[in-house]
Amino acid sequence: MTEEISLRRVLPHVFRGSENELPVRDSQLWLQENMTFRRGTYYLIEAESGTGKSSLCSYIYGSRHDYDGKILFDGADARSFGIGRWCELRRRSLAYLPQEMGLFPELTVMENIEIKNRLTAHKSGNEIVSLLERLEIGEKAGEPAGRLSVGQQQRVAIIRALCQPFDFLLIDEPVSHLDSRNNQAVAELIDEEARRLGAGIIATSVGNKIKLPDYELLRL
Ligand SMILES: Nc1ncnc2c1ncn2[C@@H]1O[C@H](COP(=O)(O)OP(=O)(O)OP(=O)(O)O)[C@@H](O)[C@H]1O
Repeated sequence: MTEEISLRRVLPHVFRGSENELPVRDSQLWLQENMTFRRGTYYLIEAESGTGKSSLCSYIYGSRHDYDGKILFDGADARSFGIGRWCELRRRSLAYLPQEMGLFPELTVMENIEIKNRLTAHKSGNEIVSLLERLEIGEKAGEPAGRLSVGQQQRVAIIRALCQPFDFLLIDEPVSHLDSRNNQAVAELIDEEARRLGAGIIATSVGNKIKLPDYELLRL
């Protein structure tokens, strides 16, 4: 179980030499001595385009390492983790919805979700159907994901991200293409799942903010 993820003077390589300039200068995350995300707390990272929110998500998920400083999982330096530790973290502790979603366009909505859920056996088929219905995409279950609107694809990707246990849910602009009602429905769903697991949420936004009930707002 992961209780805390801490950033110690983290700075993307691309921002080296910009310590006294925007966006680094006013950031509440970059170059902070100790910024800690705690399990059970929700964080909304507000950022302008190009300030590095997708980079931050990739660093925490361990898919990129082009940063200075340290990222610690319960005090352990993420740079020391081998592939086995990352796999374990991603299987049990970290759920991630990247901005580009990563759906397979030629597979159906249900196949896209099952491809993940078969590995985790986290939800039953009936539970997946009821999640699709809850997010008003139940009738799309048999359609290729590539034929859905971007907002519909976001809802599929959110359900897929929830098909695993997690201590932290990392979601990069999860509602950028959703209207207010769907934003609310998605927020209620992930709040319910995170609360049940006692998990934290780290969400980013350049505009449309996910309507979580209670969160710490951070400026990147
Ligand atoms: N894979 C990568 N390797 C190295 N640098 C990258 C990579 N992806 C993005 N960058 C650089 O990092 C900086 C921040 O990009 P990033 O995609 O993290 O920003 P963002 O805040 O998510 O932007 P947006 O809201 O437009 O998606 C940019 O200058 C970009 O060129």
